[in-house]
Amino acid sequence: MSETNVDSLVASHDPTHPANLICQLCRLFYNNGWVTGTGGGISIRDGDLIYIAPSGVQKERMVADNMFVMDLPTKKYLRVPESLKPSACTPLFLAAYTIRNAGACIHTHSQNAVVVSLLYDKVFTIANIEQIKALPKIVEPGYLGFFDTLIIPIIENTAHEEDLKDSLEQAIIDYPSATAVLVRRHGIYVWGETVWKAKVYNEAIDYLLELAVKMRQLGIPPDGGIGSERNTRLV
Ligand SMILES: CSC[C@@H](O)[C@@H](O)C(=O)COP(=O)(O)O
Ligand SMILES: [Zn+2]
Repeated sequence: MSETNVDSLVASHDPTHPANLICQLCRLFYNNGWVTGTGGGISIRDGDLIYIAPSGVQKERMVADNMFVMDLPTKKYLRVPESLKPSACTPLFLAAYTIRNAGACIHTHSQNAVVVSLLYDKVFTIANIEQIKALPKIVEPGYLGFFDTLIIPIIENTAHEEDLKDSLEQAIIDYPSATAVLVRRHGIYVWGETVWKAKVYNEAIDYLLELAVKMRQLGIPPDGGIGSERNTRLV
């Protein structure tokens, strides 16, 4: 592919083109405090093509021309922007693509994720909250119900992002119903069948993580079941 054709992989006026969408969603995530200070990011898959942001840049200031493009079957880069390195999260994004056939994978440094990772040991669980219904069952078609329990595994952080690969892959395999993995003292990886599903799952999970922290502060166990709040009621 010539240089011009390579650039055509990311040059589009379509706001839903993956290269444009990564920039747009990162600005949205930045405003939620999820990808500030260069941390976090998102990768999107379009068929066999994977769009990856550069490493160590302000994620809210990226433009489509900054995007790397990889061919998923061969893992070869088709487009490498000058003077940039691909995100250190790339091996983690690839785990979601190859093991779960994800359409997009989001990584945030959400403080809700970090606090929850300090409060729970191996898994985060929450039940009987309406927002759980936004999350998929994965192991069977459909979404979790109000009476179901959401389970998100927690893995230990490593000195370098790429070294999380093995434990993240193991967690994905060990928890087939999970659509996210928390990384202790670091953040969270969330993936979905499409970019829009990944976005919704990330939003719903972050809401539930924040809620769980508040419930714990009030002495209400987030997975304690309906009625476990009775002891803390004022009247
Ligand atoms: C604040 S540095 C954060 C990085 O080490 C890493 O955790 C991260 O989430 C982003 O990595 P990047 O390579 O910039 O895409
Ligand atoms: Zn990170």
